[in-house]
Amino acid sequence: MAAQAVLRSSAPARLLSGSFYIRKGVLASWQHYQSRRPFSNEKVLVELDESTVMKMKNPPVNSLSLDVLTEFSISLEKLEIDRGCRGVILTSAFPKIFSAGLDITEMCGKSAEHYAAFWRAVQEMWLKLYGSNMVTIAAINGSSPAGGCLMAMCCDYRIMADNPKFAIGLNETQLGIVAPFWFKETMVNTVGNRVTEQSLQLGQMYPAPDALKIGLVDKLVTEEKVQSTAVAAMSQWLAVPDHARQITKSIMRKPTIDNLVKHREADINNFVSFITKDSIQKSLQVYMDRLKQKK
Ligand SMILES: CC/C=C\C/C=C\CCCC/C=C/C(=O)SCCNC(=O)CCNC(=O)[C@H](O)C(C)(C)COP(=O)(O)OP(=O)(O)OC[C@H]1O[C@@H](n2cnc3c(N)ncnc32)[C@H](O)[C@@H]1OP(=O)(O)O
Repeated sequence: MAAQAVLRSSAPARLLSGSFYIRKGVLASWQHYQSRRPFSNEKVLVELDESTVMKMKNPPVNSLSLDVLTEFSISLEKLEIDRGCRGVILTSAFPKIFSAGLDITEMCGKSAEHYAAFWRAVQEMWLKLYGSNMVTIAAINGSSPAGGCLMAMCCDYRIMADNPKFAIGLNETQLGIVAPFWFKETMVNTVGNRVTEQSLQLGQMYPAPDALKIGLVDKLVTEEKVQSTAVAAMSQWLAVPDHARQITKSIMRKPTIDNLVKHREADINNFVSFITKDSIQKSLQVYMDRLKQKK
């Protein structure tokens, strides 16, 4: 909902807060200084160098646990209200893995209350990232299945490491689960209906070169150059006047965001009733066991 409000009122709010900033002088400068300090969270690092970079750091594979999702949403919200921050690069602190997607252990053997809280946090992350006023660039430095792919698709531009061993996609059906409608809509908005229909049914993971071919990512560069390319792309995006870019982004994304906001509670109920089914719990367990056995 916050993201929706930000999208709706973005440009005027920023302009208004700009004049407040000038009037309030010293206080605003102090607040600005405070907000520009790097924040040191446990699992989501925010670095404020040449560009603002959010680095996921949840070993070993950046799975998106309830903690990570909560920390991510709080960090993004802080940047969103920071007038000095117009863009953010999202990446991983680990080579070879961007994010393994939702933490499967959060969806196994827990209470209905836990599943509801977890799903709300997934929705919140999506609302904030997909609805962000900032320029968002994904620097995908490794594999990125399911929820990891969703995060990348939420960004305005995606740069991926050019290595066929790294794959990205919404592979939910391979786990015996179903990507919800707003995952699907995010993918349709990224690569179109036909590719999404096929990808979702097959639970297809695309090696980086194939991801480029279908438009799931925008550019491939060597692993070492992923972050510097993201910084260069950021300056290009930031050269466009904020208000025009933000309103355009809102026009493109608002219907998709509104759809989840409208059906948010029903979506949580759907998730809880789906994930608590014995057959689904079994599928997830089998998948986890297989992951562990592959070593
Ligand atoms: C009608 C519909 C209504 C409502 C909706 C209902 C349904 C639910 C929708 C849910 C949407 C779900 C989205 C998701 O994101 S599900 C998660 C999907 N993710 C994956 O499939 C990724 C699985 N992992 C991998 O493929 C590999 O681990 C990876 C990322 C390529 C890395 O490979 P590698 O470096 O070799 O590392 P390991 O495989 O050895 O893994 C190390 C360690 O991490 C554990 N692990 C991996 N991924 C996850 C994960 N996603 N969650 C939790 N844990 C994970 C793995 O088991 C290993 O653990 P160990 O203890 O053995 O060290």
